[in-house]
Amino acid sequence: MSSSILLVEDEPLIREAFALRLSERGYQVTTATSAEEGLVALRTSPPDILLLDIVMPGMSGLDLLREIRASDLDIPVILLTARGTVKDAVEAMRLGAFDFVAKNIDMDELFLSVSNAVRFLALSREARYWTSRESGRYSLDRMIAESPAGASLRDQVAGLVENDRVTVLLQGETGTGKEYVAKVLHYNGPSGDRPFIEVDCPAIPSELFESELFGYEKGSFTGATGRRIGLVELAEGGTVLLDEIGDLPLPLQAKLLRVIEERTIRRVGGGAPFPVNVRFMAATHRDLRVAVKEGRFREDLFYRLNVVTLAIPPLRERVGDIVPLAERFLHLSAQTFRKKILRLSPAAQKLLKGYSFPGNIRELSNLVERAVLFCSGTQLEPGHFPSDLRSPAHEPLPVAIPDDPDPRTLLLPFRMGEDTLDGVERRLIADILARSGGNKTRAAQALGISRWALDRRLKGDQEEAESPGNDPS
Ligand SMILES: Nc1ncnc2c1ncn2[C@@H]1O[C@H](COP(=O)(O)OP(=O)(O)OP(=O)(O)O)[C@@H](O)[C@H]1O
Repeated sequence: MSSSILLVEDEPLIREAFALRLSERGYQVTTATSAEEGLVALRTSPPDILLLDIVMPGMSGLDLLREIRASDLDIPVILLTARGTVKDAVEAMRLGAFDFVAKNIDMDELFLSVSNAVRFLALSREARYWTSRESGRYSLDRMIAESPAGASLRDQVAGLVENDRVTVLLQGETGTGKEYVAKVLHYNGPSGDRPFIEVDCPAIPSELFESELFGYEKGSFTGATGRRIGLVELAEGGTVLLDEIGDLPLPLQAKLLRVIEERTIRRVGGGAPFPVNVRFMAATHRDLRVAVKEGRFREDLFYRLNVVTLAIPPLRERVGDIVPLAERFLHLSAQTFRKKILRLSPAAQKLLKGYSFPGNIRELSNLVERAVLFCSGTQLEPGHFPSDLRSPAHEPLPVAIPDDPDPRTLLLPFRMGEDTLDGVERRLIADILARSGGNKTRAAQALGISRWALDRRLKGDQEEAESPGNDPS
């Protein structure tokens, strides 16, 4: 369906010309001749986008914008001005206008701004859809925390949810639930209905980092054919999670620091800086204090992020949570795969409680999903899990060959009839990750794949299993 636009403009010639040209482009345009008339139209039938002249007799465009901001109307407003002064532009941005466009006969700038607003609307509707879907999934009551370490983490999270402006640093090994905790904090807080945007720092190429995060202006580099909104702006009112921030190169750390300190952003290629109202969270598997000492992480950024630090314990230190978590994953997977598996047998529980989980909760979730797939009865037994979990020493496989002088050589045992290709891949990845100290970038290098491909392998199986209608039968 085409987007609807309300055009509020007192000059008849401009109003009619703009309305005609926008209708020709497929927009549904209605008009109002004054801000007062516009206000009535907004209340009776709110449009997708508002085009608003600034200077009008009586109530001005900026007055109307103030009224809109004070109400619960949430629509992008593009201000039109004949003069295009910097003072008006700054005031417009301060009041939360989406854009500021000089009235011009060729209208190219206005068309570009309207199509940006349409893209922004589509993205924020998508974010709202996910927000409503996700908020139940990440409710504080559903957070599994039966072990003492888990309960202490949940208490800390519960104490923080109401304070939705404090910067939080989440530190923990891979797969411990850093992103999960960040979402619990976001969705249970006062801004839980606003967007949650995750930025996977190492996955964004350095040269694109600034434009992805802060957006860019038309013509700021080859290929920048129009203005683009960045991820930080998209999170307005909500949260930006900077994932694996410890892997960010120093020059980019400086750029982030400025935004976190000043709470303003400037799009690449110019334009006035404008305020953003977002909460920053950061996650890392690294010890940032050590990284600071080694000169790999800026001390000033560390102190900005380290307002509150949550240390997410590894699963081996939360043994009491293993079975409840496994049961949660069992029910989810059984639903997805439409199987009537009801429980974990006592022997399977014992097996899981004795395993060290180098890949933490994500590894547990993957193991249970696979077990559910292989199970044809009503309960999961030890036999549904890979054999290396059942070996007494839980030696992570593959292993280094003792006599081989080259420590890079690994041995990959494969028991026919018991192991699977998937299982070998999973163990190889878990082993290389453990050998890389949980550093996914180094692990990906050791495996000869990109960091992105490694993430896909770690997360992909899970997403595939969660997607509706994914029934292997
Ligand atoms: N307390 C919990 N209750 C239920 N599920 C959880 C909990 N903690 C984590 N999970 C699940 O475990 C999986 C891994 O968690 P998550 O992706 O948050 O880990 P991470 O530490 O951010 O990983 P990485 O370092 O690899 O980015 C996710 O599927 C998440 O939903």
